[in-house]
Amino acid sequence: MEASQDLASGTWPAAAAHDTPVHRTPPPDIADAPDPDPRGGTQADPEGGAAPKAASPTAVLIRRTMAEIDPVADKVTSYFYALLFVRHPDLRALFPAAMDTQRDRLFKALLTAAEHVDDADTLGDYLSHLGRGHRKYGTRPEHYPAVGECLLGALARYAPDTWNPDTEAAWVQAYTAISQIMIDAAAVDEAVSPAWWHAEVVSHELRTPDIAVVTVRPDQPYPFLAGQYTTLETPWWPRVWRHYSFASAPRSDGLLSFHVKAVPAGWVSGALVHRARPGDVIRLGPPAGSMTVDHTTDNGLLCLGGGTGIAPIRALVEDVAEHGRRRLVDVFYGARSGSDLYDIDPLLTLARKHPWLSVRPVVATGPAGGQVNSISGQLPDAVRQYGPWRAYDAYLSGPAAMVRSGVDALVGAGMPSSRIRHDFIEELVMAGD
Ligand SMILES: NC(=O)C1=CN([C@@H]2O[C@H](COP(=O)(O)OP(=O)(O)OC[C@H]3O[C@@H](n4cnc5c(N)ncnc54)[C@H](O)[C@@H]3O)[C@@H](O)[C@H]2O)C=CC1
Repeated sequence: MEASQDLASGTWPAAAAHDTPVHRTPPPDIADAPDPDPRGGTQADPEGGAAPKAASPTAVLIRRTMAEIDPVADKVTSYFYALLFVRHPDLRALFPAAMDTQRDRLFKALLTAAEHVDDADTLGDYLSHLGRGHRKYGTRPEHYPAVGECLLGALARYAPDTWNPDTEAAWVQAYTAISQIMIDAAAVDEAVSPAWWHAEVVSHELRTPDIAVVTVRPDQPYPFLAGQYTTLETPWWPRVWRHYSFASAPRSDGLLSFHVKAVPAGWVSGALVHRARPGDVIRLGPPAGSMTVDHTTDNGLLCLGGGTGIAPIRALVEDVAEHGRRRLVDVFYGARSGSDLYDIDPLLTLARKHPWLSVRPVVATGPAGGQVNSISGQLPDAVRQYGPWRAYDAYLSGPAAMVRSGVDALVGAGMPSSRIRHDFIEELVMAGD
């Protein structure tokens, strides 16, 4: 079991703090799983309020433990990993050398899953995805009992007031169910898909001093959809996986491209931008995400891409072009300055070729570098000035704060939240480092 970006999806409750219900593409590891948290649900209750289902006795006991450990969450996490690595030193090798901010993700995810023990359907989707995603870390069925034992050990120590045989039984029941779903899903997936792909860097193009377009060739076919993303591990930071969106629709030559910005103290992004060269081999996890084009409708696509968030937007535009349907696509490409519009030329070339496509650079400060059609200011404000967007679906990609304010602007402008798509906010906060 890995302190993984997969179980990182234990950010459920935090993500739910975004109180505008939208079509949120979950992070890799909960892709396609509905939001289990009633506070953040994507499904509005049309009747305006069926009574909530009473929690099961197991769930009640679990929530009591959770309430007790909440004020000492950091200590519980540290103790859990200390127990795990002392009792099962062989598992240490499945985790990154430096656990950094990923450290508490596994633990959080387990707690979050347990908290939703009553919501079998949602939990099933979520955990199946986690189980599949864990294959790339080398997780084996025999690792699960070790993790469960340390989970209970940490809880027993830090929740002394609520810990008793009934509480322990509740946690055992929840953890057994959780781990079984993950193990089963991994086993089913093993028959049909690799745990990871090796991919050789075939080109590395520095577009600005800190942004590179990295193109790789997977060692075997890599099926994915435009708008999706993957997890990626470099040879320089073993077992440290980061999320990157595919920057093009699937190509006939099978190559995959990523736009990478080296962020301060970003291990993986720094290595990909400043160190990676053709011939280097990285690893890719499976594709994930549902920020994909719905080809069953003729709705236009309103696309907001900020910074390297333009990458999946490029992929969506290519996807629409390949499908040959004349749907309107309006791209607003946000950057802090004109010189940050590193991908504007290919987009403008596409716009010249396709009359259904409009591309507008939106530059926050300074001149737009001679770009025609450019707008000054922030993306959300720019989008408010145009429209109406009644016959459009919206796709947002970029910094978490931009996605948040973009969603607010669109909802404020009357776009139904069910037609707004973006990746998972909490994951965006973590992404790209
Ligand atoms: N699927 C996705 O959603 C993807 C997200 N990303 C994320 O996008 C980000 C890109 O970073 P950079 O290139 O450094 O972008 P950046 O920081 O240069 O900003 C890009 C655009 O977002 C706008 N922006 C930033 N903060 C804003 C706010 N609070 N409100 C409104 N607009 C705001 C900027 O004005 C600019 O137009 C990274 O965090 C990366 O993880 C990248 C690729 C895909």
